[in-house]
Amino acid sequence: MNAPFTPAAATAIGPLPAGHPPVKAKKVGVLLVNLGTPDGTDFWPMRRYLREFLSDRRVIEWPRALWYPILYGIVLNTRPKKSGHAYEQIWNRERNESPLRTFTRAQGEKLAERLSGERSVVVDWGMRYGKPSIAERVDALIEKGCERILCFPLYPQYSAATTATVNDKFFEHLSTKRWMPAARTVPPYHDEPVYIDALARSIETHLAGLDFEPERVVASYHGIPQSYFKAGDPYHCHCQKTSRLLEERLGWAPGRLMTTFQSRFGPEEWLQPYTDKTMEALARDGIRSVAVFNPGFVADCLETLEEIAGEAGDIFREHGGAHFTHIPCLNDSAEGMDVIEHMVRRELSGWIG
Ligand SMILES: C=CC1=C(C)c2cc3[nH]c(cc4nc(cc5[nH]c(cc1n2)c(C)c5CCC(=O)O)C(CCC(=O)O)=C4C)c(C)c3C=C
Ligand SMILES: [Fe+2]
Ligand SMILES: [Fe+2]
Repeated sequence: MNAPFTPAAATAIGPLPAGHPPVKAKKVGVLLVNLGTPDGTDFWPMRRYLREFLSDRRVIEWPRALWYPILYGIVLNTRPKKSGHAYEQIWNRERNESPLRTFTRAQGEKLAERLSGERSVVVDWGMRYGKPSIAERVDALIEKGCERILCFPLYPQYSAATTATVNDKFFEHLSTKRWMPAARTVPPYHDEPVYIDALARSIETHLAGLDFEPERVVASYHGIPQSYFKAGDPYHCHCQKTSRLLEERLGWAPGRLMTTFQSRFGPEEWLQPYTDKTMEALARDGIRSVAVFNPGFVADCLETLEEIAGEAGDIFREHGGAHFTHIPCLNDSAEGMDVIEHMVRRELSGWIG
């Protein structure tokens, strides 16, 4: 076999013998990974996405013999239509994709710009469920010559249902490689000063632009079943710590900042207090104005735009509340990118510079 080889590689390792496989320039890959998203809002794309997501044992821990009949008999027949309708409310029609994909792409592009001085670094982005898949993007990084890859699950607070399943998929794909790149993962960063500060600045800026002062500000995190917490998942503690540090950083009187959990799924008890019930209770207790933000989401998505900016606001107003505002996620803002860049540079230590 007459294999091609690049002059750069030849200079680095000397001329390659005939038949030697191609040698690429040594690169370092950074892969940003978020949860995932359907390719469209119709029944079949929604079903494909939900099937992949809800078949993950890290997400639904019930025994398969119990869960699969429910998943295939009920959930995958009913939920695609309902969720598709919800996605339609927030769909990015210009790009024909969900906001989560739009924001994750923007984060990848902006991180690449910020790291452009590091000539060996290649940035890419992918999704745990749906496209672009982790496997496809890891292959693309390897193809570009990455012998080292840093995988960044985009979740500030660790949960087995999010961080661990991204890492599982990353290592599962690496395990298929003869020449496996060196691998690192970014740890949770729920208490990193750069993250707390970015949240605080985005809240302060948003509140300064309002014509009312919210009596309560609610940090609404995605929930997990209570049973996962009891089995040792640190997610709840990570969320509580983020809120505590944020309250300290903002210097607010105790009680103004509240912590709640949203997006319940299925019949089990989930982490409490629930966001929707809290909206009802606050309005009923005579609270007239509320701001809600989502510190656990690195990018706005169905769960923040439809469930919180949309539904939670409706619930608050229907029960007597007057003013409701949703504070956007950090997304690809300068503050948000400061957090991502800080974590990536720190975890690349020894690999760059
Ligand atoms: C048991 C089910 C679920 C667990 C556990 C769970 C944990 C969890 N999820 C996120 C972040 C996101 N979830 C999103 C959507 C979503 N989540 C579930 C179920 C569980 N999540 C479902 C069924 C869905 C799909 C939408 C629907 O049908 O309602 C999203 C949004 C994706 C998008 O495209 O916009 C995110 C993000 C976290 C952080 C988490 C645990 C910590
Ligand atoms: Fe979820
Ligand atoms: Fe806790």
